Amino acid sequence: MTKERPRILLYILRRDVRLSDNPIFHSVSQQINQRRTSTSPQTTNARQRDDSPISDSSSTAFTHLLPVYVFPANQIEVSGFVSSPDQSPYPQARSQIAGVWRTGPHRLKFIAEGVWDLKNKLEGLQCGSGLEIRAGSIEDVVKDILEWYSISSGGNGRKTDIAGVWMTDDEGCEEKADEKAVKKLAKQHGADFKLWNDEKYYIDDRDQPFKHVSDLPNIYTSYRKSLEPLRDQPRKILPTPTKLLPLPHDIPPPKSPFQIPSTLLGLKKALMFPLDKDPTFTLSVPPKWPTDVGTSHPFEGGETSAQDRVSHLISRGAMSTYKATRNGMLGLDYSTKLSAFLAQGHLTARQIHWAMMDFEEGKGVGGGVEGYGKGENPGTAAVRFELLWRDYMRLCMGKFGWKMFAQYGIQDEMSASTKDKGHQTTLPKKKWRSIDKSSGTGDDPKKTLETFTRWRSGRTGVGLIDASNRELFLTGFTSNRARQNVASFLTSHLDIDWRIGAEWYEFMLTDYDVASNWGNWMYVAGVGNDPRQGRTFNPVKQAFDYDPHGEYIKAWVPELRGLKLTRNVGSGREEFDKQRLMGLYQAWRLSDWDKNNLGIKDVEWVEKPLIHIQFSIGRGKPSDNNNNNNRPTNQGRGRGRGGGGGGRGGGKPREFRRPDNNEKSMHSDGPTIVSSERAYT
Ligand SMILES: Cc1cc2nc3c(=O)[nH]c(=O)nc-3n(C[C@H](O)[C@H](O)[C@H](O)COP(=O)(O)OP(=O)(O)OC[C@H]3O[C@@H](n4cnc5c(N)ncnc54)[C@H](O)[C@@H]3O)c2cc1C
Repeated sequence: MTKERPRILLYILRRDVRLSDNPIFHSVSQQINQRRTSTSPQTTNARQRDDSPISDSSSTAFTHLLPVYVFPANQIEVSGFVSSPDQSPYPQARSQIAGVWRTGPHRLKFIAEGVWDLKNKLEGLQCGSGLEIRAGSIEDVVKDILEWYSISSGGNGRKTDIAGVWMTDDEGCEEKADEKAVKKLAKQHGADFKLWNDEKYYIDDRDQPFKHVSDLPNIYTSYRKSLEPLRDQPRKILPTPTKLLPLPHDIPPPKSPFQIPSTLLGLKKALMFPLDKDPTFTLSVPPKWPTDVGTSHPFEGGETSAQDRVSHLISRGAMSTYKATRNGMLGLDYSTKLSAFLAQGHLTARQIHWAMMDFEEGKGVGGGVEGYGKGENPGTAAVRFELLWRDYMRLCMGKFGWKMFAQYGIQDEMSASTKDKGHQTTLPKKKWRSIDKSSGTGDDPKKTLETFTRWRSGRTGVGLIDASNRELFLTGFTSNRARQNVASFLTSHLDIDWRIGAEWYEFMLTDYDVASNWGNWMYVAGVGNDPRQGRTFNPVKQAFDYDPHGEYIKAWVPELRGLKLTRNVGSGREEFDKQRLMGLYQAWRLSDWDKNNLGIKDVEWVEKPLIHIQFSIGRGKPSDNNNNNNRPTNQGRGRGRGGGGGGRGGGKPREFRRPDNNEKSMHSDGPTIVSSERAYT
C-alpha cells in the first residue's frame, strides 16, 4: 500500500509570533476541522470569527506544518550562533550612519522569550507541532530548507516536498525584500507562495477607507475622522487553534556554521554574546543603574505575558484611567506598555480592543473597577486612539517606503498637501549636523559625534533629556512624553541628523517597530506627518509640566537626588521652590554651594551643558502643590503630538515653539520661555 506523500507547509515567522488571532495558524487548524468537519464543528465565542475570508482551499492538501522563526542576520547580530564568531558569513548587523548594533540587549531578550513562549505553546498542543529556530538571512534559511527537502528523500526513502511557503506581510523595505526573495525561491521549487495579511493592526486592511495606500491622507486627523467611531471598526479575533498539523518527520538541521541552542538560556546567551564584548557600547561613561529605581518595563516577551498584561491593565482599572495618566514617566501602569508585544506580534491591537470591549460591556475581568459595564470611557477611547496612530504609521510606511528613512523624509509631500490649508509654513530644508560628513563650513563631524555621545549617555546637562536617555540605555524603555522631548532636543536644539537618533532608538528600544520609530522621529524632526512642521519642545518647560516634583529626573540622574526642592513657608509647611526646580532641570543653574554639596562641581555635563536653555517663570502658579505621587499634576495641558483622546493635532500647540533666540519674555499663566541660547561645546 502506498502511503500519502507528505506535503509540507513551511511557515516563516517574523513579527507574528503568537498562536492566538494568527491568520496562518488559524487557517491550518481550520483545514483540520474541515476534514473532521461534520462530526465536531469548532466552538467559538461571540468575540471570535470562525470564518477566514483569506483561507486557502488548496491548502487542505498539506500534511505537515513546519513553522520556522528566523533571527534575521541583517537586523540581529547572529555571530553568537557560530562556534567561532568570525566564521559568520554575514556582515555585522550594524546601523548605516551611527554604526551601532541594530538590535540591542533589551529587545534581544524580549524576542527570545517570545519565540520560546510560542515554541512551548505549539509543543503543548500535543499534536506533534513545534517551532524550529534558525539564524541567518531569511532568504538563505528558506533556500536551505527548500533545497534540503528537494534533494533529500527525507531519510526514509519517501520523497518529501515543501508544497507551500506562507508568511505574513510586513511594511518595512527590508521585510518587503525578504518577501520578494522568498516568493521567488518558492516559485523555483514549485511551492505555492502565499503572503497573508498579518491582521495584527486595529483596522483590518480590508476595511481601510481607501482602495490604495497611496490615497492615505498625509495628516493623521483626516485618516482618523474617516474611521470614527473607532470602537465600531475592528474585526473579531480569530479563534486560538487547539490542534495543528504535525511537524514533518524529518527536518533539516540549521545550516553550517550555525547552531541553535536547545534552551531559552542558551538562546539568550548566543544572542548576547557579540554584544557582551562591549557592554558600554563605546560609551566612555555609560549610565549606571541607580539604587532604588526599577524599570518601567519589566515584562517578559511572549504571548502569555502579553495576555497577562492586558488582563492586568483592565482588572486594575489602568485602561480606564489611561487618558489621565498617559503622560506619566515613572512606574508600571501610567501607560499600557503594550508596544513591545504589538511590535513582535505577540499581541494584536484588536485583542486589546475586544478585551476593553468586554470590560465596557461588563464581561470578564474588571468587575468592581469603575466604568465596568458602562460603555466606552475616556481611557479606553484614548487607548483606541493611540492604537490607530500605530496603524497610521505603518500605513505611512506602506505609502512612503524608503522616504521614511531619508534625511528630508516626506517634507516635500507635506508642504504640497498642506499648502492651502493655512497651518503650514513651508520651511527651508534644514542643514543637519552629521557624524560622518560635514554639512559645510564650521561644521565638524568629530564634534557632532562627541555631542551625540553625550546625548546618548545622558550627559547633556538637561535633566529631562538625561533622565530619559539613561533610562532607555538601562531598561530599553522610556515614555512617549520623554521620547518626544529627547528626539526634539537632538534634532532641534542640537541640529543633529534625526536618522542618527532613530538608529540609536532602533538599537535600544525593546518596543522598536520600524514604522512607529522612523515615523515618529521623522514627525518630531519636522520632516514627517506633522502639519505644523518646525515645532520644538522646550525640555525645561516640559519638565516643569510633566515632572513638577522632579521625581523622574532624580530617579535616573541620582547625582541630583540630594537637591532639596522645597522650602519652608511657615507653620511647618513645605512648598516646591521653583528656582531650585530650575536647578534640577538644568544643573548649571545651581549655585556653587549646591554643586559642591552634591559633589558635582566641575563635572562636565553640569558646568558645560550642551545647551543653555533660558527659562523664566511667569506670574501664574505652576503646579507646585505637595501632591507627592508620581503623576504629573497638570496632565492634559498643552498637548501636541503626544496628546491622547482627540487632543492631538487640534487646538493651540502650547508646548511647542519655534527656536528663536530673540524671543521676548511673555508673561502668561504659566512658565514662559525667555530665550534659548546655544552653547555647543
Ligand atoms: C521618537 C519616538 C520614537 C518612537 N519609537 C517607537 C517604536 O519604535 N515603537 C513603538 O511602538 N512606538 C514608538 N513610539 C511611539 C510611542 O512613544 C510608544 O508607542 C509608546 O511610548 C509605547 O508605550 P505604551 O505601550 O505604554 O504606549 P501607550 O501610551 O499605552 O499607547 C498604547 C499603544 O498605542 C500605540 N502608540 C502610542 N503612541 C504612539 C505613537 N506616537 N506612534 C505609534 N504608535 C503609538 C503603541 O502601540 C502603544 O503600545 C515612538 C515615539 C517617539 C516620539
